[in-house]
Amino acid sequence: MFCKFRLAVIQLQVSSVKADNLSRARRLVKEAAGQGSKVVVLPECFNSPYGTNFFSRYAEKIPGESTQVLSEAAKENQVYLVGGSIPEEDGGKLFNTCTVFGPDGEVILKHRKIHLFDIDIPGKIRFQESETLSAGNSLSVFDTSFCKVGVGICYDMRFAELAQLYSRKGCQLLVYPGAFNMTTGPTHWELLQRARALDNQVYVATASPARDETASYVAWGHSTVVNPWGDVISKAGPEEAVVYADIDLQYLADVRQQIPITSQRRNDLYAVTSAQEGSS
Ligand SMILES: NC(=O)CCC(=O)C(=O)O
Repeated sequence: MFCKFRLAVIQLQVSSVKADNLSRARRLVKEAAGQGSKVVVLPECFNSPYGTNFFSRYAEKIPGESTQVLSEAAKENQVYLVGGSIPEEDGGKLFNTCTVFGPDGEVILKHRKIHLFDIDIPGKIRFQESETLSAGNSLSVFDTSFCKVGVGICYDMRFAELAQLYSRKGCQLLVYPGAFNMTTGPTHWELLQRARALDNQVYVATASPARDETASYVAWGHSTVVNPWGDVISKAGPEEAVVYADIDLQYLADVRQQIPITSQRRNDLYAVTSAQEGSS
């Protein structure tokens, strides 16, 4: 295993034209690889506008058009590509699904969002993914030649238990393609990432679509990378950008040694358990 590698988070400007989203994503993956990135992350719903009225229109089978582009981009650029998410159709149901590709272009993971984004804040925002989407049922971890990575999609980040289980499975990096909004984003987006990072002494990376004030759902943007100390080490503004962070696994080991919460945990008094314990 190598001790350091470069991560890139692509804050893509997503439009209603799928072909444009795909070609833009492909171009920015190439740009990120050109800057030495070995792991590249795209945003939630990177091929489609985010909204319950769009999911069925943009949905694809996997494999399909969008995952073909992701596979080629991973292979051409020799990167691990966390393909944000796309609306997936399978067996008459729709899912919000992230596929991950290795540098050989093969799919190494498929994560279906496990916590659907259903919230209702009167006068501000009501969003009910469950009106059109079904939830996934699996925890999702993949191996790279650098470290193990845990994957969640956006609202999944609110669930501390998931991050804790990923950390217990050996993940040193958690990635969350996400699209927070203008109500929750300003207070919760960065705070949640720093909390997940600090609780578990891991790196956390999020990739949001760039903000589009004309969209029906306005994304907060501000794609971020946080280190195991809880510091923000890279952060985009609202506009399209690629942000880079050097992930230092020796630094992570140092933090864990200095503040050894894992060995100090009182497993005799409390526990977070998974129905999938033992699976990867
Ligand atoms: N796409 C999402 O899951 C949005 C989650 C969100 O905005 C939140 O506040 O949580």
